[in-house]
Amino acid sequence: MLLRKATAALGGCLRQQLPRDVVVPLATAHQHQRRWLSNGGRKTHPKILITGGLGQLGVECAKLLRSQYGEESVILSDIIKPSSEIVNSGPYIFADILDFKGLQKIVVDHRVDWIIHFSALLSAIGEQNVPLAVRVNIEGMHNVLELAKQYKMRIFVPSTIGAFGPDSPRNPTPNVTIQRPRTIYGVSKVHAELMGEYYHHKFGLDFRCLRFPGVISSDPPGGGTTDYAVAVFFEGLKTGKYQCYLKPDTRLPMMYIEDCLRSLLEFMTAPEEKLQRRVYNVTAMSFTPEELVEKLSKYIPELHVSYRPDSRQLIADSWPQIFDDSEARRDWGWQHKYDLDKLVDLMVRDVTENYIKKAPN
Ligand SMILES: NC(=O)C1=CN([C@@H]2O[C@H](COP(=O)(O)OP(=O)(O)OC[C@H]3O[C@@H](n4cnc5c(N)ncnc54)[C@H](O)[C@@H]3O)[C@@H](O)[C@H]2O)C=CC1
Ligand SMILES: CC(=O)[C@H](N)C(=O)O
Repeated sequence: MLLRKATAALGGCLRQQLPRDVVVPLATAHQHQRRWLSNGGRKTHPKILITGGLGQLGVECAKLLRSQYGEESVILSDIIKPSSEIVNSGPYIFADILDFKGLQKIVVDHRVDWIIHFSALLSAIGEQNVPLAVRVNIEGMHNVLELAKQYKMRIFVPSTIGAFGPDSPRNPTPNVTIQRPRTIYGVSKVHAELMGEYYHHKFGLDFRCLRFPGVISSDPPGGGTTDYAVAVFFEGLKTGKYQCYLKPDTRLPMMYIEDCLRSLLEFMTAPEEKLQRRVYNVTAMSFTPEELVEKLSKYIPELHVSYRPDSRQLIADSWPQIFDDSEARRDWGWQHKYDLDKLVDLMVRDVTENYIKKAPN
C-alpha cells in the first residue's frame, strides 16, 4: 500500500526538488510549511517522518502523532529490523541517516512535511564508539538539516541536559548559559543546536529543538547516563535487587515519557510568533537514585539497591541537577503533569502488567 502511494507520488514530487544551495525567502518557507493546514478548504495533516524511530522515544512518539494525525501520516524509520507489531501498527521504512540520497527519496516519495530526528548514539554508548557517534550524531544531523532546508520541512531535533558540562551552572541550569560538554554526545548536541539556529536565521528553516532531561518509560533506553532510572524498575520488580552505576546522591533532571512527547507535540504545533527562541529547556522533576529507591521501596519492600559507580558517574557529575525550563513555560505554555510519585506509580503498574507478568517462567 505504501509502495503504491510512493510510486504514484514520485513523478509529481521530483519536479519540486530545489538545488542544494538555494536560499529560501522567509515568506515562501512559511507559506510552504503551512500548506498542510488547509488544502482547498479541506483540513489535512502534516506527513511526518521519524528517524531513529525504533528507540526509546520513537515508537511512543509515533503512537501519539498517529492518534493526532492518522496512522498513515506518520512514517517510522530506522536501520533496525522491525517487529511484526511495529509493521502492523503503521508505515515503517528503512532509513539510514548517513544516506543522504536514500533520505531524500523518502522525503520526496512521501511528501514529508515534518522530520522528527531521533537517530543518535546516546551519552554512554557514544563514549564507547566516538567515530560512529560523530558520524551518526553530526553527519546524520547535517543530512536532515540540509533536506529540511531544501524541501522546506519543519524539523524537530531533541537536545539534552547532556549539552551542558562542568563549566555550566548546575543548580539551576538556565536556557542560555555556558555549554562546554565533555562527551561526544553533548558536543554533537550543541553542534545540532547551533546549526539549527543558524539555518533558521540564515535560511528561514523552521527548526525546533527541546533539551530533554532523562526520559523514563517502560521501553528500553539506548545506552545513556540516566538509564538507571528505568533499569531499577525492571530489575527491582523482577529480582528485588539492583546494582546502580551512579552514587546514591547523584541528582539529575528527569521526565516521564508522556510529558516528554506531549512537550514535543505542543512545541511543534506552537505558533511561530510565540517562539522567542528555537531551543528550549524542558523538564518535570529532579531526583537522586536514593530518592527514587525510597519511593519504589513502598511497592517493593524487600528491594535492595547497591551502588557501584562507573564511568557514567563522571558524566552525570558534569550535567545539570535542576533544569530551568521557565522560558518554555512562559513562551508556549509548557506544563508537566507527572511528578515523582505519579511516575513511580505508573512505571510499577506498566512494568508489572506488561513485562513481569507476561515473561516466560
Ligand atoms: N531517552 C532519553 O532520555 C533522551 C533522549 N534524547 C534524544 O532523543 C532522541 C531519541 O532518543 P532515544 O529514543 O532514547 O534513543 P535510542 O538510542 O533508544 O534510539 C536511537 C535510534 O537511532 C537509531 N540509529 C542509530 N544509527 C542510525 C542510523 N545510522 N540511521 C538511522 N537510525 C539510526 C538506532 O537504531 C535507535 O533505534 C535522541 O536524539 C536522544 O539524543 C534527549 C534527551 C533524553
Ligand atoms: C539525558 C540523555 O540525553 C540520555 N538519557 C542520556 O543519558 O544519554
